[in-house]
Amino acid sequence: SHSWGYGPHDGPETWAKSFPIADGPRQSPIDIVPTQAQHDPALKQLKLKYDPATAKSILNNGHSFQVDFADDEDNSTLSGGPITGIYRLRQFHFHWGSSDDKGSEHTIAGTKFPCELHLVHWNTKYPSFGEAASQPDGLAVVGVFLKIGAANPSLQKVLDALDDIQAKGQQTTFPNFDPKTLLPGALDFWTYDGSLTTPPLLESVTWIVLKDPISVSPAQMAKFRSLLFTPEGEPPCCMVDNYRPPQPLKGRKVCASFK
Ligand SMILES: CN[C@H]1CN(c2cccc(OC)c2)S(=O)(=O)c2sc(S(N)(=O)=O)cc21
Ligand SMILES: [Zn+2]
Repeated sequence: SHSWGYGPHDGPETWAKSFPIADGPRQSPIDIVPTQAQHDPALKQLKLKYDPATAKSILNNGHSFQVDFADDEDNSTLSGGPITGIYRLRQFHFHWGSSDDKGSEHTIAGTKFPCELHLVHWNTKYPSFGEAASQPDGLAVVGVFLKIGAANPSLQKVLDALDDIQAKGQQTTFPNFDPKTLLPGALDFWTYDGSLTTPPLLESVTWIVLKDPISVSPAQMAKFRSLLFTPEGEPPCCMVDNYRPPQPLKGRKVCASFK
């Protein structure tokens, strides 16, 4: 079965065995080099319209934790930016390190952040998320870097739920949360064509990586690191370093929405 992880025996260097697309032409994440990004004046402003009532539950899936949203209507959507049409918010999740010097998946000119937030959206031109996930323009993920600083009150609401989902497979309700409160003030972004950063590594993602980070405190980072990769009843293994390193650009262009 497709049991993959982030350890020495099942981590990113082993994924190509079960998922050969791992060596494909549009893999994610990448190192973003701002001086090599091209400003594209044709890029529209990002439009994120989120309804807090669509927040449903929070789940430890054994790779990260995710907040799942009701996506049966166009209540929480992404449009504008590099994409055409309307994409629905499906879930958001994070990737983080065992220490503050690493943890993000995208890097900026080699700089790693302690954590990275991914807001996953799917193209409503397709009948379902699963169908969209297999199309080159099926998914759009907004990436937000977290930088050590002041405690983040909005993030704290998410972290306060982690006590109930310590182990793999555990989930609990998570109603009335507005993911917009997790975004920085400015929505300047880089964008490029990429993939899921975890198996099945599908090359169906338009990546929209925000330039400005949001803050996270050291105590809040410790909360992320209190989660477990392992299910209840197994020897506990702390959920840390659940990030894939940057992948080859293979000739892709990275565009910037800003000068
Ligand atoms: C386990 N993580 C992935 C789960 N998903 C997925 C997608 C398509 C098919 C599928 O078959 C199982 C699962 S997902 O769309 O929620 C995403 S988004 C994402 S990231 N880090 O690139 O933003 C990783 C995953
Ligand atoms: Zn992710």
